Amino acid sequence: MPNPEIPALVRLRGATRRHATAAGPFCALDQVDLDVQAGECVAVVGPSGSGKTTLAHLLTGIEQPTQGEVVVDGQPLHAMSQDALAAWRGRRVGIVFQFFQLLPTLTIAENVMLPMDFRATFPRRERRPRALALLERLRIADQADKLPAALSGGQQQRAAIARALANDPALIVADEPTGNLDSATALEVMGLLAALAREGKTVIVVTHERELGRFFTRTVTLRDGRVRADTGAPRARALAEAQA
Ligand SMILES: Nc1ncnc2c1ncn2[C@@H]1O[C@H](COP(=O)(O)OP(=O)(O)OP(=O)(O)O)[C@@H](O)[C@H]1O
Repeated sequence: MPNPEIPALVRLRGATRRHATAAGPFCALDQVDLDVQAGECVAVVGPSGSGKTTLAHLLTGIEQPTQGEVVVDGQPLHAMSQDALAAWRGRRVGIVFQFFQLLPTLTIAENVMLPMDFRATFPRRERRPRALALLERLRIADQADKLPAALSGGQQQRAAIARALANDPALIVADEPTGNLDSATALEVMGLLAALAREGKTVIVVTHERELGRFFTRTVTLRDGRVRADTGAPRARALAEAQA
């Protein structure tokens, strides 16, 4: 049952992202309303160019809307300065990319410690034990002292998920996290992300891969920058009305 006591972790209202192009203004995301609760595991799907990455960028503060509101974990991302956004992003959201984006000259454990080092979120002596615990959680603690190039793609993506968890964010946003993995490894990695949602993280995944459907509690379909379908919409609407 919806619990009106719990405010949505993610709340978009009329979120719009326009770009100036040679052919005139182009709307990558158009008047999107969306509420996502803690613990949801949401797939964002839609054809190429429908606005999925733009939505992921708005949720992580990589881009700001040109109009409308994006509130995540109580923070109005649409109204924050670039510095404030960068600081917030480093602490409160974990981002997972298609191509892992681990730093090649740092070991796996050092990569996972990096967000803690940047934001000084944990005392220095706690950072390596915390990184090792996260790698253990992702079942790759034995790879901690290797460089990323020595790991398989699936292992690198698990390390990237451990890095995303480093500062214990409420929200994990992943843009095609399995797009560079074989299908067995993709299922494994998606299973790990879904398990994080069951433990209370909010997980939002941009994906093309239909075979991952069973991992999600909700699917939001974009087309031409608009939400065309949302399997969680009735519940989200009831919650929003209860909160109004
Ligand atoms: N900086 C920009 N300037 C102009 N147009 C842009 C810009 N960024 C994105 N777009 C356009 O906005 C639309 C949505 O892009 P977006 O990357 O969000 O789509 P997507 O659904 O993630 O696509 P894909 O599945 O191919 O990655 C596309 O038509 C894209 O070309």
